Amino acid sequence: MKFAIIAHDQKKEALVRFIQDHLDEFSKHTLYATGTTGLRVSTETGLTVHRFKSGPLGGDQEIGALVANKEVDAIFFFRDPLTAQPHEPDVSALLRLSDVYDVPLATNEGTALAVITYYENGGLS
Ligand SMILES: O=C(CO)COP(=O)(O)O
Repeated sequence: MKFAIIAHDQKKEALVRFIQDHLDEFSKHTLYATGTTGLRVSTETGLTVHRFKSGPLGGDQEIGALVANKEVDAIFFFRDPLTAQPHEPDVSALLRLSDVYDVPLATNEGTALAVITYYENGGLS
């Protein structure tokens, strides 16, 4: 499967910890990330991560293009609901495309746990 992983700055620590807690599962999948998130995750987990531009510089849109081309199976996007983002329109566009293409999208750790548990239990198989 192909997973997109993204975190706003205040949530990067939580995403890295989450991936470390589920390292076996994440290591089975192809990972795409926005720039800074991808750098942190690859450095701190040792996983291979395909990195795009940083979110504010177009990374969310690049991941959106993957979604539109049906190249993403699930998105883990740890959003910061308490900080205004200069690229909020890009974030909204990515969320919209996940709805257009029915791609599971976890925007917080609780939902992320539900989604990764699904894959850990074999997904649809
Ligand atoms: O801003 C982001 C998502 O909207 C994340 O981008 P970075 O991973 O480059 O910090």
